[in-house]
Amino acid sequence: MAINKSSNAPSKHLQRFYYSQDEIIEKPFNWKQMLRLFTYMKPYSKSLLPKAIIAVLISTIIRLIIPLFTGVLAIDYAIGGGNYSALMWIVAAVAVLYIIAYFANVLRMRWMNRLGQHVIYDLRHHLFSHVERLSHNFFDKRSAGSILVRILNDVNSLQDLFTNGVINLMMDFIMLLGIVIILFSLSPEFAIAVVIILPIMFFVSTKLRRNIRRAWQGVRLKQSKLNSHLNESIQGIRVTQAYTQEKQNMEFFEGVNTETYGAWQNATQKNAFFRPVVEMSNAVGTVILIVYGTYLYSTGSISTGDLVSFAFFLGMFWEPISRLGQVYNQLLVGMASSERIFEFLDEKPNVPENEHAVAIDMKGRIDFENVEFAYDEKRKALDNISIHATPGETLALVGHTGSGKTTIASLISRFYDATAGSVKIDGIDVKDIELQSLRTQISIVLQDTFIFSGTIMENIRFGNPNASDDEVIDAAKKIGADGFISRMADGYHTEVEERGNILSAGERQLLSFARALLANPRIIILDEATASIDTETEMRIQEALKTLLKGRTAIIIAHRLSTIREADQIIVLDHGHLMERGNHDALMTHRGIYFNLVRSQFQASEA
Ligand SMILES: Nc1ncnc2c1ncn2[C@@H]1O[C@H](COP(=O)(O)OP(=O)(O)OP(=O)(O)O)[C@@H](O)[C@H]1O
Repeated sequence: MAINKSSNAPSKHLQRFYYSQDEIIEKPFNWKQMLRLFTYMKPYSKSLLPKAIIAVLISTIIRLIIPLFTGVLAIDYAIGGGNYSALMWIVAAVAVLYIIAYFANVLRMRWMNRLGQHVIYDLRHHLFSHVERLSHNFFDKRSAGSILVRILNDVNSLQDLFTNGVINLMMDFIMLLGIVIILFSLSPEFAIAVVIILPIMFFVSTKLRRNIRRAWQGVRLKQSKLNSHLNESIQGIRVTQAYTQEKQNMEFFEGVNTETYGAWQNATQKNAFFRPVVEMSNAVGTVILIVYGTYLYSTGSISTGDLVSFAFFLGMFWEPISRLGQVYNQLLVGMASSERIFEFLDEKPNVPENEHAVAIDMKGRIDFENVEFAYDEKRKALDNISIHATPGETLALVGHTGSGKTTIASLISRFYDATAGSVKIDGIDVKDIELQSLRTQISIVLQDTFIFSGTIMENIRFGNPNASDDEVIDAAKKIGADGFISRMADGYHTEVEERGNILSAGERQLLSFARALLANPRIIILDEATASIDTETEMRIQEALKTLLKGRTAIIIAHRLSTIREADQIIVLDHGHLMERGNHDALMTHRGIYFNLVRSQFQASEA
C-alpha cells in the first residue's frame, strides 16, 4: 500500500488526539548501563553461559587453525616437500576439525537461544512486577500504550542482543585477536599493511553510532505513540462509532503509522550505512593483499603457503569486523531500549513502604488531621481537611464535581500521600501501616467497576483469591446478584470479556459489591454510580448496600442524595475545602450548601 506522507500534518480537528510524548533520553554510550543489562545473564553464569563459551572457543579455534593447515602445512610442508602421505593426513584432520566445529556451532546456538529466552523472561518479569508496584501518579502521567511498548517491544528488541549479539561479540573478538596474532607471526610487515585500515573503521563507526542510537530511540517513541492511539481507539471504539469519528480516527492513525514507518526507514538507512563501510575496507584490504603480497612473494619474503594462509585469514578478518558492525547495531538498539527499561525500573513508588511499617488488625477508625493535598504544585485538591469516622460509621462525602471527594478516598487507601497533615487508621498514620495490610482491609467500589476477562465466579473471587466457590456464591446471594447470574448462559461460569461489556451497568455494580463483600473489609469506600439505573435495580442496589455496609466503616461518595439520608455524618466539600458537616437533618436545618444541593436535586427530579 502506498504511504500517504501528507497525512503526517495534523489538521485542526485532529488536535484532539494528544499523547504526552515519551521523553527522548540523551546520554552518551553508556558502558555502565550495558554492564547493568548484562547482569541479567548472571544467574546463568554457572550453567548455560560457560557451556556456550566453551562451544564458541572450540569452533573459533578450529576456524583459526584450518587456514594454517591448508596454507603452511598442506602447501609448504606436504606439497612443497613432496610429502603426499602427510597431505592425506592433513586433509583428514581438516575434515574432522570441520565436523567438530559444526557440532560446536549447533550446541552454541542451542545454548545461546535458551540463555537469550531466559534473560528476556527474567527482564520482563522484573519490569512488570516493578511497574505493578508503582504508585498512581506514575500511571497518571503515562498512557497505557506507552507502558505496553516498554514491556513488550523494548524488552523484545533485546532478544537478538542476548541470543546472538553477546556471543558473536565474544567470538568475533577472539577471532580478530587470533587472526591478528597469526598474521603478525607469519609476516609482521604484511600484517601491518593489512590491518592499517582498522583505525579508519573505528573513526567512521564512532561518528555513525550517535546517529544510529538516536534513530532507534525515534522508532521507539513513534511506536509508543502508535500503541497509545491503538489502545485508546479500541477501548473507546463505542464512543468513536457513536459520534461517527471513525474517519478522523483513521486519519490520525494514518499519520502516526506514517511517522512510525518514517522512523524505521530512517533507522534502517543509518544502519545500512555501516555495512558498505566494512565492505569498502574489505576491498581495500584485498587490493593490499594482491599488490603487496605479490611483491613480498616475488622478493622471497613470504612463501606460497604464507600467501595462501594470508588470503584465507584476510577473508576471515573482514567477516568478524562486518559482524561486529551488526552486533554494534544490536548494541545500539539494546542501548536505546535498555535506557527506556531502566528508566521505569529506576522509578520509585511515590508511596514507599516504611521500613518500620506494621500490620494491623483493623477496627475501622478514620482520622484526617489538617490534611492538605496537591496533585501538582499549581493548585491544592484538598486544603486543611479534618474528618473523623468511628468504626462502623457511615460517612458521606458530597460536593460539586472536582471538589475533592475521590481524592479523600485515595488518601485513605494511600494511593497518594498527603502533602501536609496526617491520615490515620485506628490512630496510626497510614504511612506506618504495611501497604498490604492496609489495602486488604479496605475495599473500594468504583463508579466504573473494572471487570476482568474470565468467568463471573473468578471476577467475584478477585476480592478474596482464597474463597471457595460456595463462599463466592454465598456473597453473590447476600448481595442479591445470584438471580441475574443464575439466569446467564453458564451461570457463575459465564465468561465475561475485559471490562464486562456483556453486563449491564447495574449488574456490574452488583458484581463489584459481591467482590467487596467477599473481601470482608473493615473499611469500605464506595464511589456511587451516577449511571441512571431503573428503580427496581436501584432498590436492589440499595438493599445490597445495606448488607455490604453492615458493621463496617463506610465512606460513600454520594451523587444521589437520597442514598445518604441515613449516613451518620455528611461532609460537604467545595474546591477542596470542608464547608459543612453533620447529619441530614442538621444540615437541612442549617440551610447551607447541602440544603441547596438537596433542593436542586429534588427540583430536577420533580421536573
Ligand atoms: N490524577 C490527577 N492528577 C491531577 N489532578 C487531579 C487528578 N485527579 C483529580 N485531579 C484534580 O483534583 C481535583 C479534585 O478531584 P476529585 O477527583 O477528588 O474530585 P471529585 O469531587 O471526586 O469529583 P467527581 O464528583 O467529579 O468525581 C479536581 O480539580 C481534579 O481536576
